[in-house]
Amino acid sequence: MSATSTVKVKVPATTANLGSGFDCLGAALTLYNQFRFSLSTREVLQIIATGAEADRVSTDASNLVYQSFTKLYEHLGKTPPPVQIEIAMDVPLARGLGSSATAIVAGLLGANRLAGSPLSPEEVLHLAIALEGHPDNVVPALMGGCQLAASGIDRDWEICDIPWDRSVVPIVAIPNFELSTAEARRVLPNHYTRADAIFNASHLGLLLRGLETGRSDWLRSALQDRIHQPYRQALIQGYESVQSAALNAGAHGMVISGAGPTLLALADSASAEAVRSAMSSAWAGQEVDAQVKLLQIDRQGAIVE
Ligand SMILES: Nc1ncnc2c1ncn2[C@@H]1O[C@H](COP(=O)(O)OP(=O)(O)O)[C@@H](O)[C@H]1O
Ligand SMILES: N[C@@H](CCOP(=O)(O)O)C(=O)O
Repeated sequence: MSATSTVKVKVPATTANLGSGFDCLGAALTLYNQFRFSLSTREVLQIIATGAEADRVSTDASNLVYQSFTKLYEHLGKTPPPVQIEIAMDVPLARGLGSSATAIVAGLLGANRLAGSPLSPEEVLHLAIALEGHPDNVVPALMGGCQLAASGIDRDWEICDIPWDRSVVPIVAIPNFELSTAEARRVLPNHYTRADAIFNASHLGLLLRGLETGRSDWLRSALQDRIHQPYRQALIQGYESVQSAALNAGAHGMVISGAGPTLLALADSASAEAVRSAMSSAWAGQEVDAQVKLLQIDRQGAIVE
């Protein structure tokens, strides 16, 4: 049997944090980046990106997909082979929808398959978390669904699949401005009060049951957070107007998706279209161009073929 020379990888966008689950909870969404890795006879690295924001990613060795590709070979103690990488981009960059997670996950999965799959899925997951620095977007990007990650005792990470009731619809409002995760992390404090720690622990527990049952009263309270959102709202023009519009149209609640600036509302199926339209009008009223989409939870995660 001949060795694999081309690998295709499809990776979903993610919405991390979901309010009170800062740096530990995230869900995969039905929006995708696609990648093709081909072993090349040319020594020069070739990266071809297509899609709406393709001109915004680097096509040299600093590209995050290639960096992650080489990291896997380094981990194996091998030299990465010459490769051509094609990237078809649908996940907008630096908007809080896990574009960096798609790049890291694709680079690792592409390299692992081309190397003959020496690493187990768990080893790839650990490498992805180490590269991203937090688990809440790379874990759902790899596994699909809604995932909780907690540091473990018997292994580095305990990963827990969180049931998500199908009546709970994610609506993402994606503005036309970027906010890098690094910048949105810089505004966070290093210390929190005991009251804030208890607030988030209790609301995260409520959130997990709210997502499982679809209960609006639980979700409404549970989507509050005191660890990151109060510090990041000021970085997102129009946050309060879009939030009021979503709530008035019947959303259970609205949070910052990942590190922002995308805003995520959760609503039941009957209200979802009204919430989408209200968020869209609210951002237009703030003179911000935004795309507002009804999505679903991706249940499959990254696919390699
Ligand atoms: N498909 C891609 N190819 C190469 N680099 C990418 C790709 N997607 C994202 N990146 C890198 O990740 C950065 C965005 O990461 P980040 O600030 O964490 O935002 P996000 O919330 O979208 O993950 C981009 O500026 C780019 O450097
Ligand atoms: N917990 C992180 C999540 C960042 O996700 P991204 O999709 O914006 O990269 C944070 O909030 O900083």
